[in-house]
Amino acid sequence: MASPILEVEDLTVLRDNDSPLFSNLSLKLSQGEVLVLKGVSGSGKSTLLKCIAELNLYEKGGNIKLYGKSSKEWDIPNWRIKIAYVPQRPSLLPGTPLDFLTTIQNLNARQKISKDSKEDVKRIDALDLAQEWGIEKTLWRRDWGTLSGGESQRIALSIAASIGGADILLLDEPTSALDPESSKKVEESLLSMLPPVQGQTTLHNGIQRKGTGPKALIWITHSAEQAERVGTRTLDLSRH
Ligand SMILES: Nc1ncnc2c1ncn2[C@@H]1O[C@H](COP(=O)(O)OP(=O)(O)OP(=O)(O)O)[C@@H](O)[C@H]1O
Repeated sequence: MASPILEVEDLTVLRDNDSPLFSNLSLKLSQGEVLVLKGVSGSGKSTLLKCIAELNLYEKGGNIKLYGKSSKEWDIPNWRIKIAYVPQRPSLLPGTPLDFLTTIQNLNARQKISKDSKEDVKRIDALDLAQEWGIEKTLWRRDWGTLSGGESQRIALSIAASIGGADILLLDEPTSALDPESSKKVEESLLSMLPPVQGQTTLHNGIQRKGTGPKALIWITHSAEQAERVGTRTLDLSRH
């Protein structure tokens, strides 16, 4: 079995009152996997994603490794290119989606990791992908704050899925603001970008994997049906 892409070992996060939000949490994520995170509201699902993305300022203990190296060894900007966090409410960002895309592309181009990487090929165009999901290109020039929840969600997802070098996407309820039809479209294209697992190009949901995007996903959802469709594995944070 191939070594995992991501390893979380004995992660403990404390709340403001020093009681643990979760403790000694360990998980591994391998190529092609979609780990669904579920759990009651407030159980720490978003916090776990933010820890993995190195966006959490909480007191914490434990180790998180990407391809066997810590974020210190990678450097935080490189880590954040390899692991992209898509927040639940991207509309809180300043400026327009186009500004944001340009900033990310510039940052990505400056990082050594993408210069050295053989995968430094722009695999997917964010504007085209969002258009497939029903987002007109003119919306990219509007302020985030003027977009609907579903529009900003699809735009943020298309940016994350198109970043050259993002191996893991951390998706925080990525379709919570979408109607069921748009939600399925987004699910299908995200899953189709993943690589095959042990030579299998079609998994339980019948979606053909093309390996054109990220290598694995962690996906928060409150929907049991969505978890069933997208997940290859589930972790319930209410139990930690
Ligand atoms: N910046 C913060 N400062 C203080 N407490 C916080 C902060 N962010 C999160 N929390 C608290 O940590 C706990 C876990 O929050 P988190 O957002 O990780 O839960 P969740 O499982 O993702 O919830 P939901 O399903 O409602 O989105 C909650 O009690 C929340 O109030």
